[in-house]
Amino acid sequence: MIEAHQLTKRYGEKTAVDRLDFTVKPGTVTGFLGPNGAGKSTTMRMIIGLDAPIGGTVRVNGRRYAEHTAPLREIGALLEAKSVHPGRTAVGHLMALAHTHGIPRRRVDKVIELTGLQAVAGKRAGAFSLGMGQRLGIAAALLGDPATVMLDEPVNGLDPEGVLWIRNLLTSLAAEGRTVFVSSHLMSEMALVADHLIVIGRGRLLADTTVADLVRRAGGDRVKVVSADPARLREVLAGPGVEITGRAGSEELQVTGVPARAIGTKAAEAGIALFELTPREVSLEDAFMDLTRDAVDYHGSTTHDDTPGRAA
Ligand SMILES: Nc1ncnc2c1ncn2[C@@H]1O[C@H](COP(=O)(O)OP(=O)(O)OP(=O)(O)O)[C@@H](O)[C@H]1O
Repeated sequence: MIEAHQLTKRYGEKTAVDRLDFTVKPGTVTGFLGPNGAGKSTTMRMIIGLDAPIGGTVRVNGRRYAEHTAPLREIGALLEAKSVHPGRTAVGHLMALAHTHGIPRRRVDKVIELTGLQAVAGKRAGAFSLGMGQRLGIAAALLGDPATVMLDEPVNGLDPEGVLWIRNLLTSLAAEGRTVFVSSHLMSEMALVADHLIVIGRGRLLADTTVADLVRRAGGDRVKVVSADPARLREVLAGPGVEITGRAGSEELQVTGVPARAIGTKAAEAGIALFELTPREVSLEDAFMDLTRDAVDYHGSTTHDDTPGRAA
């Protein structure tokens, strides 16, 4: 479990993390999303005590990281800038970490096996590919058999096989009852593994929700209905949580809060002919863009706009 309360970090004038409140619960994968520079890495660094907040608190399994006597057994973390001595072998690196916590050799062998590093365990980490380096970082994170696992952009730069491996690993860690907290700036990737999402932008909390909710909020459950009798259809569909809009004189309605299938059934029961019944497709990437539009620090531009007075 990770609990942040009013967590705040400033670098000079820049507020990197701004009064963040959130809880990451055990037994699920929680995605930590935000555009570049949103404050994800800074938040993660504060969780494991690599950066000190200027305000608020963050607790791991009920205590501040520094208060744990054996932190590797509480939370295993893979942060982007994880450094491994290039001259050390994978097994040497893991053994050195294990010694600091009295972790036995058999656990080192176990995480090597879990991460599929058996064939390269005796090789120098300096010669590792990006994917092997990520696996070694994850092996280190799992070494203490921690209840909480936190990974910063774990799929960055991995090949499809590596991406699939990480997905399965995250899901199985959560299924074992662990708290799994994973950052990404790719909504589509998170949608495949995360049950819950915490979205931040410019250091602020934008959403603390499920994937399904996020899509709904972005208008993903809106259905376009074209019928012979829109006025009667409105009456038939009306109910709590249902929103219906449409221009006067038009056969077309936009319905939110009733699935397309239920609209079709109710219309048939009422004897109303439907000419069109189309659920609006919203991709998660669109939902994410909608949510973070005002919180993106670095906008790209694909077109050049010479109009005087307008910035491209
Ligand atoms: N050591 C530092 N000194 C000064 N500013 C920093 C430092 N670390 C981060 N920042 C700033 O704080 C903000 C948040 O950065 P952070 O790296 O936490 O974001 P992020 O969401 O992890 O971004 P990305 O997805 O690009 O990795 C950014 O504006 C960044 O420039």
